[in-house]
Amino acid sequence: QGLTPEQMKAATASTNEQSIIQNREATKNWPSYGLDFQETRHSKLKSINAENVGKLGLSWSTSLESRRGVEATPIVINGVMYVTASWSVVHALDARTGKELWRYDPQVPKDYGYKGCCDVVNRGVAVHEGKVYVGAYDGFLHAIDAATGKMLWKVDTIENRAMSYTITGAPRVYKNAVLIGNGGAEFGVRGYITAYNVADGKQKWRWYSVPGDPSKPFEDKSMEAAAKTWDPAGKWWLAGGGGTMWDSMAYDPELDIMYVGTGNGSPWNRDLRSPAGGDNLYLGSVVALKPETGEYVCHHQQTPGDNWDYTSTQHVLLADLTINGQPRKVWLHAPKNGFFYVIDRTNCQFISATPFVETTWAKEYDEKGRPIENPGARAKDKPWETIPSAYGAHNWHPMSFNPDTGLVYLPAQGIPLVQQPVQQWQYNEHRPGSAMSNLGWNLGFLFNTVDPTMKPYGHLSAWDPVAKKEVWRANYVSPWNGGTLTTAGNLVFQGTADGRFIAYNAKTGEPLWQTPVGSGVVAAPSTWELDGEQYVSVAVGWGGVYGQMQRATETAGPGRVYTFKLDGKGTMPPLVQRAPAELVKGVAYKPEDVAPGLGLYVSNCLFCHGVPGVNNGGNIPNLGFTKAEVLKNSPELLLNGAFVEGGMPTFKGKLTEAQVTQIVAFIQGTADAVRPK
Ligand SMILES: O=C(O)c1cc(C(=O)O)c2c(n1)C(=O)C(=O)c1cc(C(=O)O)[nH]c1-2
Ligand SMILES: [Ca+2]
Repeated sequence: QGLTPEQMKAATASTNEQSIIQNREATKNWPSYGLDFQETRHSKLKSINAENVGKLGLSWSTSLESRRGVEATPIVINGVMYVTASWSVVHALDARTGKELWRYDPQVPKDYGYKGCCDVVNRGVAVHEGKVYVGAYDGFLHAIDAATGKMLWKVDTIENRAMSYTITGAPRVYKNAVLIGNGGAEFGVRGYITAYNVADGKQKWRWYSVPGDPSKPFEDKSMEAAAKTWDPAGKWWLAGGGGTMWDSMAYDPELDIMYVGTGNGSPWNRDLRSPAGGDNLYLGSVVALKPETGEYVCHHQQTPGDNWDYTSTQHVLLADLTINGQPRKVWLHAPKNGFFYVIDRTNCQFISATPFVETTWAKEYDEKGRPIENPGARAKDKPWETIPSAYGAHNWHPMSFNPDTGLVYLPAQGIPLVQQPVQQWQYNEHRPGSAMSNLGWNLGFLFNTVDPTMKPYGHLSAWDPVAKKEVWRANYVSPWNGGTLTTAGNLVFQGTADGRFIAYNAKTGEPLWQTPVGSGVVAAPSTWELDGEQYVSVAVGWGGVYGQMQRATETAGPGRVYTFKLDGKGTMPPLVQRAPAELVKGVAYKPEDVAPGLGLYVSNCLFCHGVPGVNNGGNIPNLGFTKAEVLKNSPELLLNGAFVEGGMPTFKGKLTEAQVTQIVAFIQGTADAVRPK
């Protein structure tokens, strides 16, 4: 029958800063996104270990009834699990059985879907003294009663609703405040992170990552300092500047400093954003703040003058290492730009930056911690293959650090992309050919105007941050593999793009156990103990920015949580095979519509639906494989908002019927062109 509300109340009533610190000793619960404030994702549990992991079996699985990306790490506290699915829906489950205890849907309007860049995802909740906090995709932070699933309060985190801001990240609770940042730097916004009082949602502080309206006073000294690194003409304000803090945070309770990774510039193209150049602080940085006040402490900027969507929002992990014989308190970081950083977290001083994959924008850092850029990397008027690309050599998929092996387990990848700067750009202008510009994207680049040479790849890298080298690697068939978990049982767990959940020997990389899970995995697992028994849980559901348009499985299960234990005898749910894909055929079109249709396809459809007939469709269908009926009726369907429930906007007022007809011509024309003869 599952836990009663009283039992649930008891389970989470005492979860707070103190209990999260104490949990670190034995890590029986998984009370916070990255397990602990240090975000190590290293569990001390070891009843499941490299000797016996082969006996892992299903304890239970529960459908999340979700069709888009699932990026959440399951939080588990005293037998209650809180996990989120797409559209920011929160599920409370009985961790013993998987039975759903309550479900909370923040009712994100479905036509808000296109206001974010990268799928309607959510990375999970924070729990504090009987409350569950979720940042909903439409920018509201909700506090929910942990026992009943009833909303207690919600606050709007968006300071200007004319802008496309979202939330995808998991909140954290430091110093009795819920912290959350927003996404939106593809759309022309100014990044900020806000702290809200745990009890009533009252705003405690807000820290901006880039300077604001040049006609107004600076909010604080850090903004005054940052403004000196932007074009003095103040043009950045046209498109907000960017720097959104949409994912990582970490906290050192002893130093009483928190760390947050900042995002890319807005627009991406620095020549348009800050024509006079400059480092554009605090884009592409990790910033240290005082959690009580939001006061800036120090920062390290990884990508000065970002020009490639090189966000530094990726996982910030705190570790204590011995480097050159000295004990050092550091943060470890592997952002999109392909370098692995070890930085002194007491003062933000640079220790090392080492490429963990091929990087062509810069090959090394100088002693002060500044990249030595390849002179060609800021192509001014020609196509440039960005390696790593905007998809990141490592994206938000969490890594983990095992102090026993000294290794960081890092999902690394390469996804090909060529960028070409545009000479003409105006804020929020619909310019056919300019990616997603009719839906509010402001990038200042064209893509793949010539074919990239790189082939996509993905692997799990076991990285030694002290020796600055990879110790072992597991190769995958696809990029975009899941986050990792490591344990004192000498194990690493990871789900994969091709729909498997795998356990490796943490020291050697030998695969020890695996199971198919019915969908590509992007989220990271968690592990926990209940009544003396260890469990491993993973939330599955293919998606995210790459997973919207591409996939590496032919199964398409719904979002689902799996929980495993030794000798688990549960029956795995049946794999759901996808219907075979067939290129669309027989829709009449005028050949002269194909070329204008291409421009409109790029400015309206590309980053969700991919290239027709070339990409295979992820959790959003590829239109080269759609049904002829749908394509034929597109002018009517699109303008009437027929797909709004699926997260697509209505194109009424955005496109004319004649323009939709041109897009259809491009789709059918491309399908015909790529059809094997
Ligand atoms: O600039 C931003 O504000 C922003 C936000 C997000 C997001 O909130 O998910 C992503 C990105 N950028 C981004 O660049 C990116 O590669 C990305 C991948 C994903 C994902 O969930 O798969 N989100 C985001
Ligand atoms: Ca971005």
